[in-house]
Amino acid sequence: MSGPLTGPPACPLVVLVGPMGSGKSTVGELLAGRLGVPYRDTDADIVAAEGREISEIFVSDGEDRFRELERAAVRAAVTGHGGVLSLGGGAILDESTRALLSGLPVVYLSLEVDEAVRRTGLNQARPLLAVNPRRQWRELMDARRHLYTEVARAVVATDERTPDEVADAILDALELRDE
Ligand SMILES: Nc1ncnc2c1ncn2[C@@H]1O[C@H](COP(=O)(O)OP(=O)(O)O)[C@@H](O)[C@H]1O
Ligand SMILES: O=C(O)C1=C[C@@H](OP(=O)(O)O)[C@@H](O)[C@H](O)C1
Ligand SMILES: [Mg+2]
Repeated sequence: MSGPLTGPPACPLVVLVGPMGSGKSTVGELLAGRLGVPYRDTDADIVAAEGREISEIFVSDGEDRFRELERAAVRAAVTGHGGVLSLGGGAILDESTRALLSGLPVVYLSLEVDEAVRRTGLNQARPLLAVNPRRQWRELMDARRHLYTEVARAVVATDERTPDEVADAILDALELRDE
């Protein structure tokens, strides 16, 4: 028998979900800095563990393998991280991941297609938007919108907000402000 040397397992203060380009990684890091808590991003965890970029995993091993890695990365982060956690845009496709998120302070960062394409269009880091970003982004949203909504405790629209304003809106939505 072992005593509670390290206390109960940590659980995230905020979990950010939403489509590619909604600002999960940017705002997550900013918010963690403002709250003075650790930041974690499951895409970064996968890249660090695998020693290769997300796009390389997709090309070499396929999306199914990426989703397996992502499922494990989300489970590890959700059960062992007490700060702000940003997920990859497709993490919520997995049913066990959605079950794991149930009851947690999950915020869905939303945005419309024009702004998504503006924000993601200029780089090749997202293999799922590599061919026709506008059409692919729309199709992904048609398949996923209800899942983002299902797991979220609050929705924050990001189109006309700066990252700082999005962070403010998250704190308001989750009632995490000091004052
Ligand atoms: N609120 C915002 N306003 C303008 N640009 C943003 C905003 N949030 C993020 N961005 C920019 O959009 C791009 C995608 O952001 P990122 O945080 O990687 O999104 P995600 O992790 O949701 O895919 C980055 O270039 C980032 O600087
Ligand atoms: O929506 C998706 O399926 C993906 C989103 C990406 O993360 P961001 O949402 O942080 O861009 C990354 O996990 C991968 O390219 C797949
Ligand atoms: Mg990201």
